[in-house]
Amino acid sequence: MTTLITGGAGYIGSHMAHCLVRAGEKVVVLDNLTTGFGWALPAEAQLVVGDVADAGLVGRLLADQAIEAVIHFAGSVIVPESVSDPLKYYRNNTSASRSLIEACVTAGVDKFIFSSTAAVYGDPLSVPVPEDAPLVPLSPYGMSKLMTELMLKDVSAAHDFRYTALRYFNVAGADPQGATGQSTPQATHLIKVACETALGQRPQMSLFGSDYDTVDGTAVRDYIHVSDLVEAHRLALLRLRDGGASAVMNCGYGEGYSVRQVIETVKAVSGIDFKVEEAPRRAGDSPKVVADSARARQELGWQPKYNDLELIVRHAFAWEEKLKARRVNSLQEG
Ligand SMILES: NC(=O)c1ccc[n+]([C@@H]2O[C@H](COP(=O)([O-])OP(=O)(O)OC[C@H]3O[C@@H](n4cnc5c(N)ncnc54)[C@H](O)[C@@H]3O)[C@@H](O)[C@H]2O)c1
Ligand SMILES: O=c1ccn([C@@H]2O[C@H](COP(=O)(O)OP(=O)(O)O[C@H]3O[C@H](CO)[C@H](O)[C@H](O)[C@H]3O)[C@@H](O)[C@H]2O)c(=O)[nH]1
Repeated sequence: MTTLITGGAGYIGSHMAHCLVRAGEKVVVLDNLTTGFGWALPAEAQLVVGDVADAGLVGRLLADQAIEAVIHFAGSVIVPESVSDPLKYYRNNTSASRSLIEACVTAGVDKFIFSSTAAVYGDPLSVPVPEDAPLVPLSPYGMSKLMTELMLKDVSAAHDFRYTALRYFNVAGADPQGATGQSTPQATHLIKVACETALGQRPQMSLFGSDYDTVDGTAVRDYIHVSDLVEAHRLALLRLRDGGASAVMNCGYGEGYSVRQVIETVKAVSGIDFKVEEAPRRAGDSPKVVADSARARQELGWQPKYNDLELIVRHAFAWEEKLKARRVNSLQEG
């Protein structure tokens, strides 16, 4: 039984590849390496460099490798870029997913796990937000993901095809064994930005918005460790193998931390004080986004192991130190 991981050379996908290989599963990765890295993969995973939207390539891959299930991470992930270049997002997230889903239906691959996002909720009316809350994305990124969810729903009603769409909240941290982490340059995610600033990769960082109606005036998010997130995917795969019905599930812990609390945690874990400039609110940010994760816990038997902000930051910081050492070594070598 071979699982195809699209986008498996990226941040979350590479953790998925390590997770499945460690569980004794056979893995093939399809990635065009636009933001991913072949070196992030375990040696046991086969990497095919190519595009999810290449229907001919994907069709051959599904047949030749006898693919049983697809876990679909490939996509474009920068929210502000989706506002300035929406067609890129509708092409690389929505259209490419349509092509991949069609290839699965044609090849008879009936199990599909999809990377969705809490961005489908936009600015939730209340938190914790359950899966049946109104879906009002604030960005083309969120809309491109919601459109894919809608396609999956219709396709599963029409064909022998079951899916699980997992809506991730704020993914952070890195593999506790140090095999992979978030390596994308110019990342915009809070914990990564703060770790880079602590290590002097950036002279300072901005704190966007300190006038929200929250515990300390800064925005609140539900940070989920990437290893717990990929474990939820593994459990979703087992559930589909057991005949589980199509479903949509939130992946978060149900606990929120403010931006200020996160920055203080990075300072404490790193032991480094760094410059934080208070800046106006960032366009499109919600004051508070926290998951109601009861469904994933019940349906998947998901029991998070790293539900601890300090631990998440410790793993993220350790990975950032490793990346910095890597850069220094490659500068010295070349
Ligand atoms: N990081 C988060 O906080 C977060 C939150 C919610 C949802 N997601 C979703 O999770 C998925 C993975 O995100 P990530 O943070 O690991 O991003 P990432 O950029 O590190 O990974 C995306 C991977 O997909 C590959 N890729 C992109 N377009 C492709 C295409 N057309 N064909 C083949 N490969 C392609 C890239 O090279 C990269 O390896 C995305 O679908 C994203 O929308 C991420
Ligand atoms: O340098 C920074 C970076 C972020 N923030 C703040 O930190 C909070 C978290 O921001 P992130 O960019 O880390 O994450 P978002 O909540 O904006 O978005 C993330 O979670 C969303 C789901 O809620 C989507 O999945 C999206 O892909 C993913 O980036 C926000 O209030 C943001 O303004 C700062 O103050 N300074």
